[in-house]
Amino acid sequence: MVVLSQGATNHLAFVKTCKPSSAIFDGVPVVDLSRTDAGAAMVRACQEFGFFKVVNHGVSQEVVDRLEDEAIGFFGLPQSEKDKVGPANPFGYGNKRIGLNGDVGWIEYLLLHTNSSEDDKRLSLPLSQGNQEFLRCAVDDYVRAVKEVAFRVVELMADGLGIEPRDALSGMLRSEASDSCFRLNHYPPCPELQALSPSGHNLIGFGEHTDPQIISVLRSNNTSGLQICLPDGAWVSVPPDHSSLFINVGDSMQVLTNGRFRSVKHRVLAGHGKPRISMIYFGGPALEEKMAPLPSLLAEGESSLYKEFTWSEYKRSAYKSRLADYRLGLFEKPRVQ
Ligand SMILES: C=C1C[C@]23C[C@@]1(O)CC[C@H]2[C@@]12CC[C@H](O)[C@@](C)(C(=O)O1)[C@H]2[C@@H]3C(=O)O
Ligand SMILES: O=C(O)CCC(=O)C(=O)O
Ligand SMILES: [Fe+2]
Repeated sequence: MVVLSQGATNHLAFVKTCKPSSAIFDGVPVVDLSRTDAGAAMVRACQEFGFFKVVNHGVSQEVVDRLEDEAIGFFGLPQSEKDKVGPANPFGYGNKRIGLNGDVGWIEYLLLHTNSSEDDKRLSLPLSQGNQEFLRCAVDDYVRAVKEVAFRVVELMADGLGIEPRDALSGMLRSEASDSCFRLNHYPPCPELQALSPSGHNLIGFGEHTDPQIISVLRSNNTSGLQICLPDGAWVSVPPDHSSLFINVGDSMQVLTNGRFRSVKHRVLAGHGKPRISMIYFGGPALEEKMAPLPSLLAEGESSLYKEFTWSEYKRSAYKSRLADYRLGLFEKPRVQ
């Protein structure tokens, strides 16, 4: 990995680049939600990759398209307008800076809290101006729909793993207290990079990391860029598919399943080709939720691989870390030789 030379413009000088990886992953597991073996297929995918894509998910194309259009509208606003809802801390509009600990990427984004209470199911979007009301509604509708997919997915995972009760995982996401968030990412093309390196380096759009929550549900337009790290350490490109939803196993799911499911390391390369727009729901537990392997999953004599902690403790620690850090390391029990 190299840093672009000082010859590049200022805003490019601090974004890392990466050699192109030609490996396109044609083995992304596909789970058809309408099939009776969906749970078993998810379990296989989560044990092997921590990643799969879902078809027949039931989210209406109209809801997806409306959010994509509104997102394009928002990111197309003058910089001064977008800056009014930033800088992200961690919520709000962010531009090139990811998190609060020095990570950067070729990206602009809106990070939002999905704040659902009994009376007010609206997101606490930090937006107020006229056209941004439409964005708020589009996000609300999309999040409502994608949450249903997330609930179904974790219920099917519970079935596949033999977890009892079968709503042990979905209950965490359905809870009013669930600490979930939602993110719209925009990776613009980079004409300077294309001139400097027409078919060569990419910019790091979103550096390698795992998601801290239980699961993430990702949808993007038809632009490539997402890569996952396979169990052997190889980075591979995920072919874009704008009509499917991609599921990432997060760190919390790794803990809840005592390591049976592994959180997937992933990243986004950007700068070449068309702009990439992605929308991701991160389903997390309540702040006070104890993060420990689900009892019905543990075999006789099996003990937790992790120390005891709450989601609030994990989240606080995660948000102090850099993107690429191995966040679960601090919470693992020392291995007995
Ligand atoms: C560098 C960071 C950004 C992040 C918080 C963190 O300190 C480490 C985890 C990052 C991540 C990755 C998944 C999600 O995009 C995210 C919202 C999350 O919950 O954890 C981001 C955080 C962020 O962008 O603030
Ligand atoms: O934008 C994407 O496709 C993935 C971004 C991501 O991994 C994240 O926001 O956590
Ligand atoms: Fe992620």
